[in-house]
Amino acid sequence: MTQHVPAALPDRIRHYIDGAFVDSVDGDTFDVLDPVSNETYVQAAAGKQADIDLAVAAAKRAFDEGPWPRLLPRERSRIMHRVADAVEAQDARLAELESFDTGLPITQALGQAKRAAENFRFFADLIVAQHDDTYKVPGRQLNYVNRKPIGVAGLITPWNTPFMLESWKLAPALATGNTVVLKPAEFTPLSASLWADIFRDAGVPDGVFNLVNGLGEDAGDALVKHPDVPLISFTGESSTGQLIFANAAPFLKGLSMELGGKSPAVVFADADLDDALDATVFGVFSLNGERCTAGSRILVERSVYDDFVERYAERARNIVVGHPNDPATEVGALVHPEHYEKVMGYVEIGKTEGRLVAGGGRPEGFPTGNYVAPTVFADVPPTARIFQEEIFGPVVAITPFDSDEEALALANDTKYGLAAYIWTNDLKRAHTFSQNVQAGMVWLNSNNVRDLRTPFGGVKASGLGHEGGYRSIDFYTDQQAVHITLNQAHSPRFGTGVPLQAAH
Ligand SMILES: NC(=O)c1ccc[n+]([C@@H]2O[C@H](COP(=O)([O-])OP(=O)(O)OC[C@H]3O[C@@H](n4cnc5c(N)ncnc54)[C@H](O)[C@@H]3O)[C@@H](O)[C@H]2O)c1
Ligand SMILES: O=C/C=C/C=C(/O)C(=O)O
Repeated sequence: MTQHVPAALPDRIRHYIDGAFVDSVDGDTFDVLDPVSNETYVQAAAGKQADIDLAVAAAKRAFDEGPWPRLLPRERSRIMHRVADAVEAQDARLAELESFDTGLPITQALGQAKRAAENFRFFADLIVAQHDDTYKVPGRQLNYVNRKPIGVAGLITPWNTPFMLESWKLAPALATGNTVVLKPAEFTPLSASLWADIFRDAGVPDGVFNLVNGLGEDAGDALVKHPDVPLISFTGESSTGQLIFANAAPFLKGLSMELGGKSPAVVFADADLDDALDATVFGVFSLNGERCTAGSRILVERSVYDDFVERYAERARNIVVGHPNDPATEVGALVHPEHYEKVMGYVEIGKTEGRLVAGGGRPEGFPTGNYVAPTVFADVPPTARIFQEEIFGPVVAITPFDSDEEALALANDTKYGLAAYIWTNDLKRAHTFSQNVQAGMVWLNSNNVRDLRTPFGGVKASGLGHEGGYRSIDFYTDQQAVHITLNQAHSPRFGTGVPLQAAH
């Protein structure tokens, strides 16, 4: 298959430290592959401890001495809006680079680029609307919250929708006045460098945004263990999250973790089945199935089960697999051969655990590249690995249930708890299920539609803490309590002989 290569690929991907693109201190690089040819298309600087040290020092200087944390919120807001404008203005180019680097279908990559712009716009508006609490004790005391940026935020991001997920952290971290060191995923470093020009042109001072590329165990690890980085916001696998948690423990760092998922989509017989079908097909096959909130376990009430499975399999067989750059493509190429092997491994395991009704290997006509046919397994028992483990590809497990209780038990029967999708027209059942399902986010009769004001995060192995809206502002700021006494008459007077009355 002929490969579409975007114009103006860089000759090398570098770090961006203190306002300049630089190579690694030791000159080391790593290969970056494109997912269609699986050939190395560029070398990226492989950051290590020394590069992280330089980036953190620049970020710390910009925080301690620079204007950024001291700007008025509306001044930072104006700059953040310019960032959003710049992302929007080049969203087609961004989508092209992102699709080339990740294998995501170009139309979906474009949607993600637009989301990145929206994240900046949202936090630009939120910081000017931000107000903090005041607590009055009339005549005696006034207490207020003094919200302050924290310092250098370490941002560690995954490869599935890189630019958008970077924006998710960069926007609130910067809008609140912190400085940052971003460590993007090593599979997909291409788009992260674009932030450097975007921020500079928008008026973000040097040293506020720093980028260090490299492997997780080198650059990522050094960032997590750096004493001058009080905050780590991480999105990635649950097992990596556990390691980061342990490595950050001696420093008592602030941690926010968006981790893996195996989210259930529960379809009751009374649901609008056409809508449920649309949403559950999109829910696992969009973004190539490489989506943290994918509804990758579909639980279907027995009375509509056979019909649903048949229609679902038919839809999956009709999904257009194609070159990521083709606007008709619905599922592109998986990000990397290692990930392709992992997903194909699960497809083989699935054949021993469930009934294959669609896909099951390479799609016809794609002899090379990381292509996996949209794959559907029915009759999957909850003990199956493909029911329990995150596959992060275009593979879904469908399981029947007979009662609300059984549906709930199945929904909760994994270590994860990121999202849940529920399809029913029975209000009482919908809300009772929502109360009891172990998931950070529930969508009722709804696709995965985000409202940026709502909390985003998982329970159990799917995460720690929440970001989104004011929760992001809380994570990226310290809330200092300031107490002012207005009337000293009520203060204790030690050593004066005046008897104390129940002093604190
Ligand atoms: N909950 C969410 O919001 C969300 C969103 C997107 C992706 N994800 C999850 O991310 C995973 C896929 O991404 P991935 O494979 O890139 O995850 P990953 O955990 O392998 O890597 C994520 C990032 O962590 C870095 N890293 C790896 N080891 C590290 C270490 N020891 N110290 C510091 N950093 C380290 C990597 O270099 C990368 O930048 C899936 O599990 C998916 O569900 C979750
Ligand atoms: O894949 C990770 C994160 C996705 C966040 C979303 O809002 C989404 O599900 O698209």
